[in-house]
Amino acid sequence: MDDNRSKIEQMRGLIATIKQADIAYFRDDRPIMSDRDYDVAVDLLKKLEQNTGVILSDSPTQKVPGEILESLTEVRHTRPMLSADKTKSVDDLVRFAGGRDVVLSWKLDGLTLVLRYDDGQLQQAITRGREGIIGEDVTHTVRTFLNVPVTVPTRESFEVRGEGVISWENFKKINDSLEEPYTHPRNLAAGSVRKLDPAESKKRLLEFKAFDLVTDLTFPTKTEQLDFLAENGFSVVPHLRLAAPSAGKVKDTVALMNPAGFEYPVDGLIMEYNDTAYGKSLGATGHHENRLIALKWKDELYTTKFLGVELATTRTGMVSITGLFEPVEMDGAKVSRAYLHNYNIFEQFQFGVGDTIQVYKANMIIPQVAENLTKSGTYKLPEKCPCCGRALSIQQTSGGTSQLFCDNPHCAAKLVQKFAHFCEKTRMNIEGLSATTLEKFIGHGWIRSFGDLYTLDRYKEEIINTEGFGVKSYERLQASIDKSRNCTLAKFIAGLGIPMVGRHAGRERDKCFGGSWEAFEQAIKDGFDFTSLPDFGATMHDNIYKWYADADEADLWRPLLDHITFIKENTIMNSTNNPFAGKNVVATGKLVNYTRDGIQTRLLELGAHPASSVTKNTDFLIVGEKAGSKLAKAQALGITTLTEQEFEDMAG
Ligand SMILES: NC(=O)c1ccc[n+]([C@@H]2O[C@H](COP(=O)([O-])OP(=O)(O)OC[C@H]3O[C@@H](n4cnc5c(N)ncnc54)[C@H](O)[C@@H]3O)[C@@H](O)[C@H]2O)c1
Ligand SMILES: [Zn+2]
Repeated sequence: MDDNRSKIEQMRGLIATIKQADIAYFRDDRPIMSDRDYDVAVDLLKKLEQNTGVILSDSPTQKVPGEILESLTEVRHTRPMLSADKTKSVDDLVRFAGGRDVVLSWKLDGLTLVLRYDDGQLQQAITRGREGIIGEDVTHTVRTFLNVPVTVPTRESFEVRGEGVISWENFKKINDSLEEPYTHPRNLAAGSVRKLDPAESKKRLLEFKAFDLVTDLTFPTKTEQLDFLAENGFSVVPHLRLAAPSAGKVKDTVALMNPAGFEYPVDGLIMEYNDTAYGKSLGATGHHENRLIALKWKDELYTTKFLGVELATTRTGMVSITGLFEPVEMDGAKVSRAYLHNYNIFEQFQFGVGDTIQVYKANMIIPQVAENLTKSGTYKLPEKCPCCGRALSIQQTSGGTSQLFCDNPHCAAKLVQKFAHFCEKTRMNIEGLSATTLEKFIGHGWIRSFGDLYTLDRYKEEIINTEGFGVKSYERLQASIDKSRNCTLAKFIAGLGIPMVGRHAGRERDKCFGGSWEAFEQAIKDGFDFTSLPDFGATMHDNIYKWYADADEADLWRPLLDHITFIKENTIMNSTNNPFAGKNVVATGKLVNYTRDGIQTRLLELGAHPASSVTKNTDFLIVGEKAGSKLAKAQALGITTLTEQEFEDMAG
């Protein structure tokens, strides 16, 4: 009996831990433990309950987990919105199917929602909420989703259940720009749906994937039910019907549904009986309905050795921590790094270099550290910002976790936008450095000034090993960087990001100073009056002087001068590569960068023959805003039309 008592004590401890994790995960969208650790705790609790024969009233095994936000209105579900029974064994799916027709679908990893329609109109949308009984009203944000039908052809009332999700692609795009990035699209989706301001949630590019219908309208099969939803404009979870599948068929299909290639985050598969009446006859527990079962992927553990961490400063000053380990082969790919989501998680592992650790791919996609078997606790985190070298601090975030931060307001990591502007196509035209890539490179301290862009080869190995990079993309990047070493004064100045001083202004100066940087800089030193140039205002003039006097700015651009060779605009224009030389070119409509005379001059400089009307001898038509009959004529004659941007790109 004593033994039972200590087990019950252990159960109480587990219930408290799970409850705390539920609040962090469901209410705050900021998990404090991995799903794997959470599932281990729940499984252990279930085992102890079986073992002792005791189930406590507040046990999470007995109800649907969930928390609700006080700021949202509570709504009672018409029917309890339950969870799913889970297994990690495909054999259980084979047994579940038991020779019946089943439907296998992705178990989408987002926020479960119930949408009610009356008289063909979307009336209300609510979350699964507390115990699947009280949901939160989120109609205001669900209306901002990318794909929710607000009007449907069916007049009878019905409720549709589905998941609010964010695709991997959109997650990467949005998450990078957030002050405190989320660890997984699921948390971003849940946080975004439950925002009070619909304008905010609209930016999160949420999508609704329908997987169930709750209504008096009955369909004999699940597939007919899903077809009904599709016909009413819903995008339905991708699914497959398996007709009385053999064990082999179930196993093959499960193997085929590999989440690595799927565009939305998923955390398993759902198998449901196709015969809806049969499914219903099986009833439900307080936790799940028996008509379906969820397969969660087994986390295959791999043993390796901890080597250290890599820090990277982000544009908000937060410093991300990635654990590095001896490469291990997982699902045919070599993995040697796993993101450690915050400082607390790093601390918990008590790493030491050479410690034996176990790693896995969560839901077969995201590499994670599961455990440190050695726990030597000897590893010391670097104390300085990898980007600027300033001492780092540990700060509590609004989500309640701790993170490393660089407090230096001049830390280059905060200047991602500036570097992205410099690399843009119409400026230095360096391909392969998106804002996200730049953020990574800058965060590691590989780029601190514009000049460092031209010595990236110092980090060749590191870049090739960066996620999303490889030898090929590195070589492409270097080629593009090398090409940009020869550039015109106009593009160069446009790239520096002096407020209001863009390409057109740059070109005027290019002409004035003969394309020479020395002449331009000397002019500033001599107090040259830039307003004497055409279209050059007093503010632009002042901005140039302010920019030139700013020491922080100078630290960024001065190193560049060692790497750039200035070429005269005319030398490139008349190069044999110029596709306009000798061609008949017409411009029509309003152009952004040129006046009517301006474009004629530019075409002449390019060696083209500017013409005013379109004939069958015209080679190119440059099309500006509000183009009229000339465009129609060119199209009729099959003449190549170019936007102003395309014209610029081709002209070089
Ligand atoms: N990391 C943490 O701290 C933490 C805390 C709490 C919960 N969790 C995670 O959440 C899980 C528990 O949540 P749960 O019990 O709600 O289970 P669940 O959310 O994993 O699964 C049940 C839900 O799946 C949804 N679903 C998605 N696609 C579906 C489809 N195609 N067909 C039918 N239903 C579909 C349903 O809405 C259903 O409510 C845990 O296993 C754990 O992974 C993690
Ligand atoms: Zn810094």
